[in-house]
Amino acid sequence: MVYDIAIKDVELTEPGDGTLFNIGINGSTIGYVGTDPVEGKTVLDGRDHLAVPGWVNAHTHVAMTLFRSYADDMALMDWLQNRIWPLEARLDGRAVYWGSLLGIGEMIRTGTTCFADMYFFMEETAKAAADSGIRAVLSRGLTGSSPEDGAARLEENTQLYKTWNGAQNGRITVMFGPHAPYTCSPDYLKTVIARARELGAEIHMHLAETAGEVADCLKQYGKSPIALMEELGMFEGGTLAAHCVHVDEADQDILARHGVRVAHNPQSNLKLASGIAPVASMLKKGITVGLGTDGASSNNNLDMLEEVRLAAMLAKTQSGDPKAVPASQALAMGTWMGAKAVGLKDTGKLEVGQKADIVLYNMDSPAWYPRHDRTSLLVYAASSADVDTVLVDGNILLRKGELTTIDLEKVTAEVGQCLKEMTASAE
Ligand SMILES: CSC[C@H]1O[C@@H](n2cnc3c(O)ncnc32)[C@H](O)[C@@H]1O
Ligand SMILES: [Zn+2]
Repeated sequence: MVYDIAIKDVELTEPGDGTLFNIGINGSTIGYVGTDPVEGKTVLDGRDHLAVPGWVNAHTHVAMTLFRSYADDMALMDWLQNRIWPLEARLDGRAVYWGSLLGIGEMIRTGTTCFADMYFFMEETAKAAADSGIRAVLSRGLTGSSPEDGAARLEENTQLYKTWNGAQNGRITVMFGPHAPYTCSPDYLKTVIARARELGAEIHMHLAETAGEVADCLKQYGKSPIALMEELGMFEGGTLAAHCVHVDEADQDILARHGVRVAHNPQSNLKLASGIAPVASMLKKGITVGLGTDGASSNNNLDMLEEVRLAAMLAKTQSGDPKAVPASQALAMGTWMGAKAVGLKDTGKLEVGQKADIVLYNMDSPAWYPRHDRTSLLVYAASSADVDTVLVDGNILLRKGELTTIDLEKVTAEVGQCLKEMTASAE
């Protein structure tokens, strides 16, 4: 048969011995992976390229590209309260659209095919995801000292869900996004949980990011953030918990028992000096752990290969065991486990029936030689500059390193203009 797209003579990480494979794509789905010849209306030459599932960025605030290099070398609460929140108060939809498109362009160029986001003006991020072709799991960031205080924001999240969940051939899905235990009162969280439950939606929340958050929560409620969310019933629906840096054995057991999925953000956690999440321990308990960049103002880029590499390295140093989080596990966390973490079942693997979210790495640079182990080369040696081709949902979004759906020159100009207006309105 003739596929819509055929990728010919490409290498895979499994078996990783240099065997040349052919991939056939029909519409948005992978229809064939094997060594038989395939024909396609569009043919991509895969020689000297490695095909891998696209990275899943399991936690970000994509429009925060607007604030990259704006406030560095600070701890989380100082950074948020004194630099970020005052500027975010002046955001508008236009800035979020262009900031989102800038981040999406950066993610596609570095091999990310899906991202889970929590922010303001999420209609605009949804439009940017729709326009660019990337896969997205979106939530409106929610804060509220009481149900009344946070009601309008909850309505916005509800509207976002009704308009965008399942949109664009299922490429965009929506969760509810209560920000954190220190910005949402328990009563407000109860209303958010009830609304999510009513609609069958999942929840995306920052949890146990810093030692201070845990200490304050213990002081105020007599429980850790994880135990408090369990008590509020949050974990009875699906939950994506971002960070989980300060989770003790009891917290981890709660996460495991309820099937809570974790987004580990190693670079942001290091830069904000929040700590190192006990990833090896959580994985041992059977917790699904995906990887995220967090926003570009605390990372400071959206390059998932850096997170994959860092997750492997940190786990080894933290546990004193070089076998902790081997390359294959880091690759899994960046791909199929990340997809599972953000609630997607049909992406993250190069298998028949999965969505055609595929990245081709060009292996002609010195870092790809010799080829003892292709997974090791990708995780420990490759560069994101090697990303050559990116497909999402069977559409080509990057070809020979060039974005096909985003005009970066226009995007950077628009971002500059938005920032000028934002800072002028502050004077
Ligand atoms: C209410 S929308 C999301 C909200 O989260 C802020 N944010 C960005 N990075 C972090 C982080 O690491 N921990 C907690 N909150 C973070 C972002 O600036 C928005 O205000
Ligand atoms: Zn975050």
